[in-house]
Amino acid sequence: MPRQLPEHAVASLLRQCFEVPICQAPRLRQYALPRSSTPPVSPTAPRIQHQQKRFSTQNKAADETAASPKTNLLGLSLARRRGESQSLVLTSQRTRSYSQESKPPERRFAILGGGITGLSSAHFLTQELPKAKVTIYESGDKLGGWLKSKYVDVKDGRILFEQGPRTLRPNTPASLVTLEMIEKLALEDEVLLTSKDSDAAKNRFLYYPDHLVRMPGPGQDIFSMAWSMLTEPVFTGIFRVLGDLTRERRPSNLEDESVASFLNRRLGGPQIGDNIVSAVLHGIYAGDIYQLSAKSILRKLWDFEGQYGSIMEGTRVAWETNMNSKIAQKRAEERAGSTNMPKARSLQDWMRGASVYTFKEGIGQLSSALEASLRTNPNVEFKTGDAVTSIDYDAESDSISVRLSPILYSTKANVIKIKTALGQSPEKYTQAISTLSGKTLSDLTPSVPSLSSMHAVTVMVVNLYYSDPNILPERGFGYLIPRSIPFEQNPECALGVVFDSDAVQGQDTVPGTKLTVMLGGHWWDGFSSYPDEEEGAAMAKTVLHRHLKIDVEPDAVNVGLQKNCIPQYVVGHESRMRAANGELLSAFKGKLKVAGNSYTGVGLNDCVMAARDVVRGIKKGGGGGTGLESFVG
Ligand SMILES: C=Cc1c2[nH]c(c1C)Cc1[nH]c(c(CCC(=O)O)c1C)Cc1[nH]c(c(C)c1CCC(=O)O)Cc1[nH]c(c(C)c1C=C)C2
Repeated sequence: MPRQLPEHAVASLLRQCFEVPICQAPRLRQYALPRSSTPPVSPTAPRIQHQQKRFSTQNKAADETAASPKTNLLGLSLARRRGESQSLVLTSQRTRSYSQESKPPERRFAILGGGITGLSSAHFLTQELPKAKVTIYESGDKLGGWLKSKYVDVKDGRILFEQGPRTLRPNTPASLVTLEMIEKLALEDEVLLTSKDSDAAKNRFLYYPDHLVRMPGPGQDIFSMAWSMLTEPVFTGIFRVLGDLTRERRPSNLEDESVASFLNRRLGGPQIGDNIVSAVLHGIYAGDIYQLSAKSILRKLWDFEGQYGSIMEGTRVAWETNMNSKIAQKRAEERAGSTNMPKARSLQDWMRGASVYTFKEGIGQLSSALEASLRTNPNVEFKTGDAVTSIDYDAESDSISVRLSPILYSTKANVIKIKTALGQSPEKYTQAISTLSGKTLSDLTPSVPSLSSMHAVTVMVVNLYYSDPNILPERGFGYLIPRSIPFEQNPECALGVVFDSDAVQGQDTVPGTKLTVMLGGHWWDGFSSYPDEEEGAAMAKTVLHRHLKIDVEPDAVNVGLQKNCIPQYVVGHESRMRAANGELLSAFKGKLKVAGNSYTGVGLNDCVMAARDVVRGIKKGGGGGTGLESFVG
């Protein structure tokens, strides 16, 4: 079972005082899932595209900035000024030996994990440091990680199923980095857009307590919105939100609290959290609002309360000061580096009318294109089917630079030792980027204990295809299921259902209805076994029968158990990341860096941006970055 999270005493008291919803939580714990061992994850075969029109290593970036003889001379003069006589001698020796060989030692980078963050890291490394040698370690046989697109043959054609993320948002600052990568990979012509005017963009539903309720959004008229708010039980407590303006600000010593606790305090009761926010966060984290961190996940609202005393006042001030305006957007884009990405920006302009996008052959086309492009680069090596078993810092190899000033931390000494299950002896690298989950990394080295408490949820993803295109009672993105749904409406622990045939069009060769039922998530925390594929399919069909009255048999079903697929940013995430940053610096001197969905955001765009940022840090040199430096200060 996940550990009990600390919650502020006042918040916890408040929660106990409020009426507990008819929540399925306690009963679901007793709902005995059938015996069965963990089924194997469905094999998916990412299709490698050989279409890198413009993959080029002719990069403007100079590889040798940080560790060139010039830099060493700079180090020498700095060391001299600081009176580091011993370092001075060593530095000058090193400088001499470089120039004698007239070929500086190569920089070797290890990337742990061949998912989207690992492949993106390799992509940015080869772009920014074209001479560097890059080795990608992946324990499985396939690359692409959670991006799992799979074609299935059906009568008269074939359809595409997604087992992981399926779409990307084009209109956030972070999305520019992905767009730039798409442009570099020459994937623009493969992009499929979902229009902002589509049913999928306009119609999003919650299921509560026993029917679909459309969420307020663009395109909905004000009267039907008001009527829905007055009559639908899911909106109970919505008007208490106004009290936010007069409620007390949190105590100044409250460092973090759960999303549920925060919303309880601010919104005058648990209903909005339990009925609405829990559903939304099921759709992103498959997580529990009583554990997820308000500070990490509702950062803007958390800061509004901290700065202005209430969410509403913060929103008003933000509005007035144009924080939400184009100026803020521009600043955020500049932070994301968009000023250097005119092509990405023009791609983004082209996508302005789109709510989300994907690729003609599914989201996996992105990782396949990355892989194909990297495979053409002689400086990139893939080590698949061999698990990394330990990561160490080789203090001896780095003794020179350790004794020198920090500016020399980015020398080319190979100080990161990586052992694998099949490797005879450890391989040594100048630096390493771990894109493994925080928990997995902490199992490979005792030096980052703060990551060992990280936890991720397991989701069973059931794709179903029906040849009849008209079996849905509503058209739209799909629906999410809140934690407060009565137990008898959801004994299967469904988190939500995506109407794939509405959400993305243009991937299948035959018409029909394509759905994905997501089961489990935090409801299955602590389970030692999960339903097998047959049981998962049966559970999904029961959910669809109960909720959507679908009683025909699907023409194709695909079930996959995505074990530990979404890391949970639970209460204290920020301080945990800060501690991990310190541990990485002290144990690995900044030469082991981290990126991926365990740290700075669980979305695809977040992961690509994290990869880009880590590589930028490496290129900049100085050795201080760990990938977690944004949590400091
Ligand atoms: C395996 C199931 C996943 C669930 N959430 C995620 C995965 C991979 C991750 C995720 N989902 C969304 C976001 C936000 C993205 C953003 O803001 O840019 C993230 C990080 C939103 C989302 N949720 C669903 C869809 C189709 C999307 C759009 C993005 C995408 O394609 O992943 C549906 C959905 N996801 C989950 C559930 C339970 C669910 C239910 C309808 C869990």
